Amino acid sequence: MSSFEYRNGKLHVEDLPLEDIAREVGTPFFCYSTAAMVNAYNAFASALKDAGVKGTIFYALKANSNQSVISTLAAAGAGADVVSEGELRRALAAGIDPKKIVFAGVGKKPEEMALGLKVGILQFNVESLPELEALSEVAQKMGVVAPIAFRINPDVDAKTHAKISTGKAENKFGIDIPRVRKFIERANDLPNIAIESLAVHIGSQLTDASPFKDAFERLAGLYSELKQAGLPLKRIDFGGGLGIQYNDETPPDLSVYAKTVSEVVQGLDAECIFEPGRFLVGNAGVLVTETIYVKEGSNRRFVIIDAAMNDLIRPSLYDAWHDITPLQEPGADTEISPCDVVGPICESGDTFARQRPLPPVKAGDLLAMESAGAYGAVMASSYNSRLNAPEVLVKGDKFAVVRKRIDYDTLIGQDLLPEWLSS
Ligand SMILES: Cc1ncc(COP(=O)(O)O)c(C=O)c1O
Ligand SMILES: N[C@@H](CCCC[NH3+])C(=O)O
Repeated sequence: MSSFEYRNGKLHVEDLPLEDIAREVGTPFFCYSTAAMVNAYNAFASALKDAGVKGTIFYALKANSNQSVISTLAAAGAGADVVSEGELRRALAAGIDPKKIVFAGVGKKPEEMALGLKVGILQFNVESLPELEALSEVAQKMGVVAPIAFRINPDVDAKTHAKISTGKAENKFGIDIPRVRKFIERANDLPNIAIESLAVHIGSQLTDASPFKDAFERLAGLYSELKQAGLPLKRIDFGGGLGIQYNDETPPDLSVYAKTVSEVVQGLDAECIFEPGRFLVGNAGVLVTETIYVKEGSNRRFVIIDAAMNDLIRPSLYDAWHDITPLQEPGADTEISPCDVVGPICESGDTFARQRPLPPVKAGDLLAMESAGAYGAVMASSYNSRLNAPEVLVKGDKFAVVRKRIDYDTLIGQDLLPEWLSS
């Protein structure tokens, strides 16, 4: 059963009409379903178990780092994949055991490494020689050993949007396979480094299983080769990337994904780590918005809503599709006509949908922008001095505001005037 569905003509999230939340919180706002996140987590974990894979799920916080979301997934059993000191602090604040945290990213700074070392995270995923050297230096100064994974760039096309592909040689991520031995030699020369793992992540929103297979086979082949050569590897980090359905895509079935993993790890005696982000939260969230005006152009109708590209940038940035669903269920014989759904920001790119077939929409009507749980609120800005869309978490028939809308004084108060302008 979906966590977002019409009941008695009103779109519900779990047992609550979204309209009731809108009345109390005001629009726009993000709304997340606890059940949808927990169900996605359990489905991922069960698929691994059914395929005989011994694996731990390290939720990629970048998809949605609200404390309540992290805590929900942590309670279900998740660790965390973090890419910055901020995310590391968020994971720790949500009570995640440092031994269930991996630190990824091409540009970790020494102070970020120091915090990871201080709390004793599971591993740093290293992507360049200067990063390796910096980590060794920080670890040596602190008198601790840094456990690392080498993030491999397998040179595989993830067949996803170019801006979120990370596994080709021209991408900034990972270490090209022919260069790995050089990294091992250097790591062996450096103090306070322990090579424990190999990692890969070829991109996000993958809707085809074959790039996973290609990348995982290359990774597993390298793992086995290096282990035979005496490297004390114990873990493989398979990254994230599993796509979700936004429109008419058919992402790989979890069982196919898990089977691919189980086949490649056969006989390797490796613990497995997975870093799903979008899969766990993407379809667990919506962005609720109110129609401000309906504007008739000479060749199209514009539905102008109170959410904008600053709230959900995916359509502007990636031409991404998000289903747009009225909170009030349209009748079966309602006439559908195409509209452009746009926000109030002064850019033509502030468009959520072009010529989207929609039932009649009038000012005041509430709409849900679906699949907004991942890479929504976390990518928001205050462009055009707009207030943030608050975030709400629902559990059954309860809801709570889990990030409030700031007020204008707070927004403007973030700026400071130099003394020569303040008198
Ligand atoms: C290293 C790493 N792990 C995990 C993820 C999570 O990806 P996704 O949300 O597609 O599962 C990302 C983002 O693409 C990433 O860069
Ligand atoms: N921001 C992207 C995903 C990026 C994944 C980052 N590793 C999106 O909204 O689809």
